[in-house]
Amino acid sequence: MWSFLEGLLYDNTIEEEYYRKIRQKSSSKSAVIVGLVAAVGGFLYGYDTGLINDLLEMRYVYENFPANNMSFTSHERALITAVLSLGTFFGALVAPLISDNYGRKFSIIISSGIIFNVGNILQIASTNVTLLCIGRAISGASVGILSAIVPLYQAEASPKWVRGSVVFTYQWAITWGLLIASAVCQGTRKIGNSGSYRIPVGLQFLWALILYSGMLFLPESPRYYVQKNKIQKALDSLSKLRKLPPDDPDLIEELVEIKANYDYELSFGATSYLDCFRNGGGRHKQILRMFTGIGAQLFQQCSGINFIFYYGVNFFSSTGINNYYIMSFVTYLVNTIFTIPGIILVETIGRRQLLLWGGVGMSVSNFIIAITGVSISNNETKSILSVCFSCVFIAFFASSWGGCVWALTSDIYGISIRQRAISITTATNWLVNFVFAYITPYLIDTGHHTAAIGNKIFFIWGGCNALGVLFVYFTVYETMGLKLEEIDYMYAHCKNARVSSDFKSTKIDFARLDENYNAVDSASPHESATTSSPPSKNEKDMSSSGGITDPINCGHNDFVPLYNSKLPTANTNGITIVPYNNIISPSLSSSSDSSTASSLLNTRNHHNSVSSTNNTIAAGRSVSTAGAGNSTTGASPSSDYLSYLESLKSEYSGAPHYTTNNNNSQTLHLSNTNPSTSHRGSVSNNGSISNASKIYTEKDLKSISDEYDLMMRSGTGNTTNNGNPTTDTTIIATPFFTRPPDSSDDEDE
Ligand SMILES: OC[C@H]1O[C@](O)(CO)[C@@H](O)[C@@H]1O
Repeated sequence: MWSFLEGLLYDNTIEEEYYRKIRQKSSSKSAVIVGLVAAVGGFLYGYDTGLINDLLEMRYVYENFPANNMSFTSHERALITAVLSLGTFFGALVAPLISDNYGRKFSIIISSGIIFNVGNILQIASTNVTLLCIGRAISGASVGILSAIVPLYQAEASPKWVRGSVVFTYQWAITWGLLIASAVCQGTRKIGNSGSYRIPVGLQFLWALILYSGMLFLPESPRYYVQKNKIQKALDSLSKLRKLPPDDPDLIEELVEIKANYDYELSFGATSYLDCFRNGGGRHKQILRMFTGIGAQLFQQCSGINFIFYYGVNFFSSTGINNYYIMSFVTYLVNTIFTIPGIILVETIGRRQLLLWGGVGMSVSNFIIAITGVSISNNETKSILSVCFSCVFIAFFASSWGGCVWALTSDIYGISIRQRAISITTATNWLVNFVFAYITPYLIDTGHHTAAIGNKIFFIWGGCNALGVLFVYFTVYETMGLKLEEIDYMYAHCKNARVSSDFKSTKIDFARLDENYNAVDSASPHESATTSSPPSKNEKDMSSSGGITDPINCGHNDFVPLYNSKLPTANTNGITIVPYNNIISPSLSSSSDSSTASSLLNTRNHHNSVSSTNNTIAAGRSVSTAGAGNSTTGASPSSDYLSYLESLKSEYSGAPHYTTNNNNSQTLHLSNTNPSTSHRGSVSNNGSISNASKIYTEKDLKSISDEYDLMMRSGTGNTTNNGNPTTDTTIIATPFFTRPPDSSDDEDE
């Protein structure tokens, strides 16, 4: 009755909406800052690749570097231009070896701080083609590594509503790199000594310095930490990225979902490069996804964009334009300016529409340039039209395919193979880049062993772009507005790419999915998992408010919690995660329990194993309540999870209190008025908590920010060697799972 009256007097949903927006805004701001710093990796890409266009046209360079000391032959030109792409190709391929083992952040720092600088030193020292090529290949390897990691890092660090835009800034940084390289070369090309090329090359030390020093201040990707089973660190990093306190329910919900998704994928066994090309193992339509990523990168490079950026000066001079340096600079400017609409469009009209319409625009403008070349005899008209439509083409490319391809390829792969898959798609970009960089001089130059097709090359680009449009129509699934964890699910449940735009953000109970992303528990099916037609994207959904609130299904099973796996240790901010390790027990009580469990066990028999320490059958996958629903809908966690919580609570003195979060993880609030006394809570090495002198109830903590302040005020949070927290502690008892014992690929502890 009271709630009805309250509802009439006061619409608290408005308030919730208001706070949700404030929180989202602050998370977005933080993601954009992180994204922009990382995007400097794109700047290196653009600057380094752009330099060559101007360097080769510098008098000092073409009088000193070529063998004949007069001008570059087609062969020398092709070699110098293409060798960078070759280095980048191999760099992109080896990126996962560093990134999956040592982290995204470390890889970016090492690549820009060491590898790139070594290559740069060699380029500056060089006075002939050979050393120049070696230097370019080494810095190329660094640019390649960065190109496979930076967009991934940006995507993994961003909330879903700005993810596409953040990754698009990587492309924007590339365009700035190209533009600044061109501007710097304009300024130095008239210097009559080696400064003409050494200054622009040397400036790269500065760009690299900005990147690696900036990265030192950014958090590691929370998804990388989840892969490493460093949940506490993942939480800290997510908290920094989202600017939310570490025990914020939305934050924990996001973390639980990432972990549940990873556990789900990993439950099918360890992965290798080959799994990028295999369907199954929780990676639905994986072959199609690989085809999509590789194809998107291939068509981006076949668009003809680098014909203009690598050979622009050459091309414009051949069309009879006098100020071709200026013209080339204008094309870089158009590229940079028109990337801005793309940053907005990728999160408004979506990836699919952007690629489709962008491709149409690119194709039409290419054909106009080609037809102009063969049908108009007046040279002046011809060159004006060529220049104008080159700019139209660049504008379409910049606002669509340029950045959208990076956003798409960072979106579409599951966490267990994401870095490898992206490295393969990125390597494709570089391989095609290399091929075109190498063959273009032979196609357009006049002279021995060249095709001399001139402007007609735009027929090739136009045709490729038209094919690209068809490719997108049939293969590209819309990923806008979906969390990375939801994308696998969309691939499983959308019949084809054309209907994918109708798929909406969905809360997923990974515990209830078989390897085809279908609900395994037919007795109480997961609502979304059994939805035959995909729900509409327009339906209100916010990750923070829980999206679809499905009933929790875990109440049917008997789970045996393990208290002695990963030990919780309080971290510096006083948060302790106590994982609830679900293991499917062989002793399931009801028949439906047994059938569910046996279906789980049977489905993945090959990776189930027997744990030698506790004699329980450890299913390759574990069962979660993660993301399964919102406690306010009346759902309740598994009874065993509750008994687990009871056991934790019984370790406390005083009445137990805990907060139920959206994901049904529980937050227990412990505090102590005098953290230095022996009454403080301590975490013993079997994971139990004891001696807490006071437990805060939820009511004591009026709001999230009060709660946060309380924790922050309470001390520095030092921990002693035995894991005893010396300050107030918030314990998050969360339904994480034991990792499959046979998955050894990522464990490093
Ligand atoms: O902006 C143009 C630049 O963008 C890229 O296609 C990468 O996305 C580069 O190959 C090209 O030089």
